[in-house]
Amino acid sequence: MSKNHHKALAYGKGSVLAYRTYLSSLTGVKEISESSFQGRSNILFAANVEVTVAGEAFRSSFSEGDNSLVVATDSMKNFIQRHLGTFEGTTMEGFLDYTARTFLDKYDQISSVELKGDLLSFEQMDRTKAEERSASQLVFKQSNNEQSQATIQIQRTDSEYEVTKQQSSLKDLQLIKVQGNSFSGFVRDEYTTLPEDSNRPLFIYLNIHWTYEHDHEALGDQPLKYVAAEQIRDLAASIFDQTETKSIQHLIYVIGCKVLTTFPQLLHVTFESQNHTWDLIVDDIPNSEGKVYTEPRPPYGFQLFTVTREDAAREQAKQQSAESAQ
Ligand SMILES: O=c1[nH]c(=O)c2[nH]c(=O)[nH]c2[nH]1
Repeated sequence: MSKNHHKALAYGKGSVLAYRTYLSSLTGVKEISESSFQGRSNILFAANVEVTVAGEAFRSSFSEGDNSLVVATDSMKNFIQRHLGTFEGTTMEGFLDYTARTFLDKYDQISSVELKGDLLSFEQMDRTKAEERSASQLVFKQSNNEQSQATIQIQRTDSEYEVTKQQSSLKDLQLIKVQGNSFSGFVRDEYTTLPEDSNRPLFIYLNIHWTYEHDHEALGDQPLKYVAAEQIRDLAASIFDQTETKSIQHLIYVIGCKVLTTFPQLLHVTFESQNHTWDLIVDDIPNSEGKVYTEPRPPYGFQLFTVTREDAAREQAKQQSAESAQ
C-alpha cells in the first residue's frame, strides 16, 4: 500500500482580525441578470485572516529549539493588520495577494506562505433624512449568514513568486426550496427504507469554491473579470428556483455549469453540499397546500463535485440542440 501523506512543517496565526474603514470601493463588475449586485462600498472591510508559513529553514526550530529564524506569530499578526492600512485594492483576494508577496519580500527564510481570509459581513442599514430613505453611510449591521472567503498560497522559486493555490469561496449558504424537488429511482434493496419522493422540500447547505484561469483576474484590479461571492449566491438561488431538482447531485452540477457559462474567466467550480431536508410532521392541513415539517435528525448526507469547463461546454451544447429541435 502506498503511503501518500505530506510531511508537515509549518506554523502561523489564526483569527487575525483587521477592520478597515474606507477601503476603495469595488465598482465596475460585470452585472448579470440573476443578481442585483453592482459592487461593494467597502466603507467597512472586515477580515478574519489565517496565515501559514513553511520552509526548511524552520526545521531546526522544531528539532533544536533554534529560534534564530523564527518570525513570531505575534509579528505576523501585526504585519497583516498594518498591511490592511497600506492596501490600495478593493477585494479580499487582492489584499491576501498583496500581503503574501510583501511577506515573502520581507522574510527570505520563508519559502511559502498561505493566507486565508473570511470577509466578515456588515450590511448597510437604511436611514431616513428629510423624508428620503437611503442606505446609511455610517451604520452597519453585522450579519452572520453565509460568508465569502479567499485563499492564496504563494511559493518562492529561484527567480520569482509562484501562485500555487488560488481559490475564492462562498461558505455555508443555506437554501430551502419548499417544493419542486424529487428523489427517486435510487437503488432499492434489503437496506432501503427511504420511500421514493416525487415532491419534497429540499434544504441544502452549500460551500462553493471557484478558481480563475488566470490568477491575477481574481484580485479585482480588473473589476470586469472579478466574480463576487454575492453573484455566485444569487446565481445558485436562481438556478435552484428554476430547476425541477432530481437530486442534490444534479442540482449542483447544473449550478456549476451556469456559473462557468456566465463567467468564462473561471477554470472550475467545486461544490460541497449537505442535505438538511426537513422531516414531514403534518401532511394534510384542510383547505391548504401547507404542511408542517421539523428539523431532520442526524446523520446528514453530503456531495462533492468539481464542474469543469468541459462539463459546461457539453451542457451548453446539449441545451442548444434541445432548443433547435423545438
Ligand atoms: O439529493 C439526494 N441525493 C442523495 O444521494 C440522497 N440520498 C438520500 O437518502 N437522500 C438523497 N437526496
